[in-house]
Amino acid sequence: MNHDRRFGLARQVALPGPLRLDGGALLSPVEIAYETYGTLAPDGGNAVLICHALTGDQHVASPHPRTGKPGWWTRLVGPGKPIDPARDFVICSNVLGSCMGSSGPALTNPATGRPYAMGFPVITIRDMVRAQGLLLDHLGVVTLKAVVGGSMGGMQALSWAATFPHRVRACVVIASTARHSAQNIAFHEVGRQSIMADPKWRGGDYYADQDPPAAGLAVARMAAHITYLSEAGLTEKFGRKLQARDAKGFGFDADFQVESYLRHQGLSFVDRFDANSYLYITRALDYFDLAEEHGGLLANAFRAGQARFCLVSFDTDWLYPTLESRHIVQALNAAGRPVSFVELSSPYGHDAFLLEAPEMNRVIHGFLEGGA
Ligand SMILES: CC(=O)SCCNC(=O)CCNC(=O)[C@H](O)C(C)(C)COP(=O)(O)OP(=O)(O)OC[C@H]1O[C@@H](n2cnc3c(N)ncnc32)[C@H](O)[C@@H]1OP(=O)(O)O
Ligand SMILES: N[C@@H](CCO)C(=O)O
Repeated sequence: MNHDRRFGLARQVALPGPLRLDGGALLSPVEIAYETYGTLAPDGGNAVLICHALTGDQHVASPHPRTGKPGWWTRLVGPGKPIDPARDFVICSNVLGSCMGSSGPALTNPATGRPYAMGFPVITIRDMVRAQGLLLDHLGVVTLKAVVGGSMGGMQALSWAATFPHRVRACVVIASTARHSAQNIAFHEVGRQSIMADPKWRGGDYYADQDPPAAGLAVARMAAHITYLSEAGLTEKFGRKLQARDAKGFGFDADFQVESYLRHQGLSFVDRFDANSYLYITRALDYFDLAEEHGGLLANAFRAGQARFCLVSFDTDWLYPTLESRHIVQALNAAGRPVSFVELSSPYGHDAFLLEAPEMNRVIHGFLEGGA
């Protein structure tokens, strides 16, 4: 696959590997679907890696091939934006374990000729980063002007700075954390159990007859989606308003707008995402604990290399609250790394990083181009 999509180039590559995963398995080949925007400068100094969140994809600034919706970060990446393909060589790849063309449970296992399904090895955030490292080798990118990500993308950015300290010059971490909390893990477990309790899950072997556990996946997304919003945002948007009716129905239809909205979020999600991928990626998130990977001290993750860091949190994000960013800032200070940090005000909760946020853009532009 190699086709132009407006100003982006969508590609898929099978790298021989093998990639040794944190869980001990060897993955070969390592398939990676990715997009690039712009051109690598002759001195290689303008490469910017964008890392996506849990259900994101490589189409950061190009339309999604299944939904036709604009790229998920066109607010930040594009002409005249803080990350601009006229200046930067932008790379975004679909993470390992996902379902948009990179190696994951839905792809064919070369050893069996059938989808990996639950035979796919459990992966970690660091495995995703190592796979991206292979992709950058393939593209001839030695060092990164910056690695940038929100949510799980921010975890990958942190893991990049820790895993490849000499390849990263700047690291932007938005609405993220250095480890998953008990509450984070708890919400993910609800989602996983919802998928696995769906009789259509069948141990993950549902690809052949194309009858996936859509109901379980939709409920998993509904529960997760609540964590991406804020109480104030939900109240402002829906309050206790009824959905297309004048009075309560005294039944279990979606009486309330918020119920209808969540059902819509669940149903539209199953059209673009694979249930097994959801299991694997939430697992990778839950295993994430950068300090644990570095002798129990987060500062140890950042002692090598020369990267500058920029951290951004949102005051209504209760999934990865500001306190988590402050922990990272303290560790960076202890490691002697330069770091800028700002908590932005937004009514939209965790997903604020995906929405129009002029202040976030100003902070990121100032950090990347001003060297501050
Ligand atoms: C890196 C990445 O993470 S990429 C993947 C991220 N993308 C997602 O997570 C997608 C789902 N998430 C969201 O929609 C997030 O809230 C955002 C931040 C991305 C978008 O937020 P907003 O633009 O405010 O959209 P909002 O949350 O209002 O949802 C709009 C949708 O809800 C629907 N909706 C709104 N009210 C109702 C209702 N009462 N009943 C049914 N549906 C409703 C709209 O019709 C719209 O549907 P559509 O998306 O199919 O067009
Ligand atoms: N809503 C985003 C952020 C989750 O962290 C996603 O689905 O990927």
